[in-house]
Parts: sequence; C-alpha cells; structure tokens
Amino acid sequence: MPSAVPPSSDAAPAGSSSSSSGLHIAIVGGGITGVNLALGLQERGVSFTIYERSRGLREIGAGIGFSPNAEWAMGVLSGGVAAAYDRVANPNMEDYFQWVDGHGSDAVLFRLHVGRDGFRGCRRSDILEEWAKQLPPARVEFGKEIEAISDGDGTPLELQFRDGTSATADVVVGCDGIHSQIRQLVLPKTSAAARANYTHKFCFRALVPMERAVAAIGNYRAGARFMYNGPGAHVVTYPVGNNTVLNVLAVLSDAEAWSPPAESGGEQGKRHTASGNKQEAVAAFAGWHGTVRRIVDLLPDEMDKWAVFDMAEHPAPTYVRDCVCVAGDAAHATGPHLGAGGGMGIEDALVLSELLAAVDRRLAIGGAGTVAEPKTVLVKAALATYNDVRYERTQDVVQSTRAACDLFQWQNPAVGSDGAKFGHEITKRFYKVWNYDVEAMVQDALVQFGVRVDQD
Ligand SMILES: Cc1cc2nc3c(=O)[nH]c(=O)nc-3n(C[C@H](O)[C@H](O)[C@H](O)COP(=O)(O)OP(=O)(O)OC[C@H]3O[C@@H](n4cnc5c(N)ncnc54)[C@H](O)[C@@H]3O)c2cc1C
Repeated sequence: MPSAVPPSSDAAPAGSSSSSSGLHIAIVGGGITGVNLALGLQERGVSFTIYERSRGLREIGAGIGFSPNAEWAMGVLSGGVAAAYDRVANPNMEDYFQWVDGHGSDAVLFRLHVGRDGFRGCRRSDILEEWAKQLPPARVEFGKEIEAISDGDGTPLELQFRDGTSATADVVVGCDGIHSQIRQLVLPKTSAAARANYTHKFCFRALVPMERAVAAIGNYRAGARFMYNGPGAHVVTYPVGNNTVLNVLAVLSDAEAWSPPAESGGEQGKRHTASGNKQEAVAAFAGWHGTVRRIVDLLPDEMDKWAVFDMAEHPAPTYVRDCVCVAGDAAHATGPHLGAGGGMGIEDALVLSELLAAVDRRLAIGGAGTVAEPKTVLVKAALATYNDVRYERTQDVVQSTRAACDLFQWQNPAVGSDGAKFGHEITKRFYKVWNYDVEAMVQDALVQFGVRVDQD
C-alpha cells in the first residue's frame, strides 16, 4: 500500500533559513514566483538562496490584480504572504468585473461576479516590497545573473554567474521570467520552446492620479474594475494604491514583427519594451467611444510600449530536467489577458515548497544522502511530481489567455461583439482559473510524491 509523505504540519519551525537535512535550494530570479517560493520554503524550514541579476528586488510602476485562486494559494503558502497582500490590495467598489462596449455604445456588455472582495488590485512595487521585507537579507544575492549550471547528474549542482562567481545547491529553480536562461538549460538547445514568442499584441500601461481619472470618467468607472472591448484592442482599468491611482492597461493588436530596439543590445529585460508615446495610443483609439478616448488621454506623453510574449505556440514539453526546474513565467509564460500569470507562479511556488519540504523531512528522518534514499532520487521524484501536477493547468491558462484576448478584441468570429455570447465564453475561462482547489492540488502532489518514492 503506497504511503503519502506526511503533510506539512510536522515541518521545521517557520522562519528558519537552514534545513536540518542539508537540502539547499537555489532560486534564480526574485520576481513574484521566486519571492513566493522563498517565503514558502522559509515557512517550512527549507534552506534557500535567491540569486537575482538586478541590484534589488524591484517591480515596475504598474498595477497587478490577483485572482481568487492566487489569494487562496498565498494563504496556504504562508500567512505572511497573504497578510502582506491584504495590506496593499485595493478592493473594487463592487464585486463585479464589468465589460463595456468601448467602441460603440459605452453600454455594459457583461458583469461577472468575482466573489466577496475578489480580484483586487495593487501596485506591483507595493506588494513586492511587502513580501521582500519578510526575507532575511543574507538569503538574497543581487547582481547574480545565471549563465550556466554544471551538467552532472548528482548534487550538488554548481551555478555559474556572469560576474565570474559560482555557488552550489541541491536543487535549482529557475524563476527567471519570460526570457528564462534556466529554461534554455532545461530544454535541448534546439527546442523552439526555449524562447517565448511575440503574440502580436503590445500594451501601454500607466498609473493615473485618481483625481484626474475621476474628473475624466467619474467616480464609478474609476472606482470599480472595468474592461472596454472593441475591434483589435481593449483597455482595462481598476483602482490601486488605496484608491489614489487608477491602473490603466491598453492592449493593441499589431500585424508587424517585434524588433527589440537597438539600444537594448538584446539585453534580456529590455527586449520586450520600446519607447512609445501618447499620440500613438490616441491615434489607435481615435474612432472609439468618448469614455475610452478620455481614458487614453490620461496616459503620460512619453511611455514605453510593452510587447506581449508568451509560449502558446511552442510550449515547453517539460518544466524539469533532473534536479533543475523552471516555475512561473520561466515555465509557462502567458499574456496578461486573464490576469492569471502571477497567480500561476504563486501556485507553482506553493507546490514546490510543499514537495521540497517533503524531501527535506525524508532526508532528516533517514539521514542526508543515505543509500536507501539518496538526495538526488528524492529531489528528482519531487520535481517530476511538480511537473505532473502543474503541467496541464498552467498550459491551459496559456492557451485560454490567448482565446480571451480574441474575445475582448472582437476577433472570435462566432462571438464578435455579442454581449451574451461573450459573457458565456469569458465566464468559462475566468471561472476555470479561479475555481481551483489549491489545497487538493497540494494533497495530490504529496500523495503522488509518496507513491513515486515508495515505488522507486
Ligand atoms: C501587462 C501585463 C499585465 C499583467 N497583469 C497581471 C495580473 O493582473 N495578474 C496576474 O496574476 N498576472 C499578470 N501578469 C503576468 C505577471 O506579471 C507575470 O506572470 C509575473 O510577473 C511572472 O513573475 P515571475 O516571477 O515568474 O517572473 P518575472 O516577474 O519576470 O521575474 C523574473 C526575475 O528573474 C530575474 N532574472 C531574469 N533573468 C535572470 C538571470 N539570468 N539570472 C538571475 N536573475 C534573472 C529578473 O530580474 C526578475 O527579477 C501581467 C503581465 C503583463 C505583461
């Protein structure tokens, strides 16, 4: 009879930064996924270090909304993660996401219930700062851009950084985002999935002072979550920063190829931005309803254009190679249109934290590196389980996100601008992401891991 690995109640005390078994995790990248993984491991007493290429843990000045499943995952990951979100999250004036005909009538096409205080937004910089405060500074190393990982089958693995330094770890988790270097190390060099592709959508994003937003579109439209649909483009707005700013995201279709600006030198973080300006946005929405034109008029004169990349055309066939894996955008980069990418990274972080804590406990009971259960066997079993539990759901979100964008931009011929048909289709997609039993996912992962180890 296969036995499940015990649940996390017997984990090491929260806040510990070194594990009794000697298991050590290298997290490459300190974005939403990497920081949540670190906090999840910390909560479970598993040792880790974050290696981040930037000089600090930073996010851009824009908003982000976390869906109900993401909030649930935060709560299971660590009370501190969820409490931090509660401190910065901005409730919407109403518990509905509303879609408006932004091109013609300005009428509401469809209202989707988001649950009590569901799908709140915040400033990205606020939430990352709140989470980062909970990490011991000694566990985060900055200026560490990963270049290579030793190829050996056993542990420890050796990480080599661009600055010529190196480090060792038993497990490497690549949380290094959409243009992941670790993904290129996990997949064969010739794999098309090693790189994300341009979706032929780009966006303008801005945080607009709330007084200006209210003056332009009124209290109600500025205080609740809205999306304005239309031909070939859409605009999303929701309040953040304790109702002091309106987050505006305008997404446009683009028939051309995306060429990174010469000044980026192909540098990873800059490859998907180019300088843009308000005139371009104003021209794109010129024929739209006055409400949308007033929103677009709130954008700053100079701003970046953000290319939307994803992995829909060339999904990674696996997220794992031996004791190395990818998580978050590094594994399944998705567009922003379902507001689900960040939440998928948090769910990944939760499963990985639980599985790596289970490895840690097995090693602590058996003594690290015993013949019966060598560390690498347990780690490989844990990462294979992570891949099994997360693959289908995350790939589904990537594909569904593209389909959702077609619905918003009236590019689904069977639906067009029909509010009732749109409502039916979009409800299915959002509720599939949101109505997901995060705790059952964890239990499933722990049982699968136990079965795998016992059968080995
Ligand atoms: C316009 C837009 C709007 C969005 N809105 C939402 C939303 O409302 N809700 C939602 O859930 N999701 C949203 N998303 C998706 C969400 O932003 C991403 O899914 C999420 O930020 C991914 O986090 P990550 O930590 O996996 O990757 P990233 O945030 O990209 O973090 C990667 C980190 O790794 C570091 N790094 C990169 N390469 C290396 C290297 N070689 N060595 C060391 N470090 C490295 C980077 O500096 C960075 O800190 C949106 C995305 C976009 C583009």
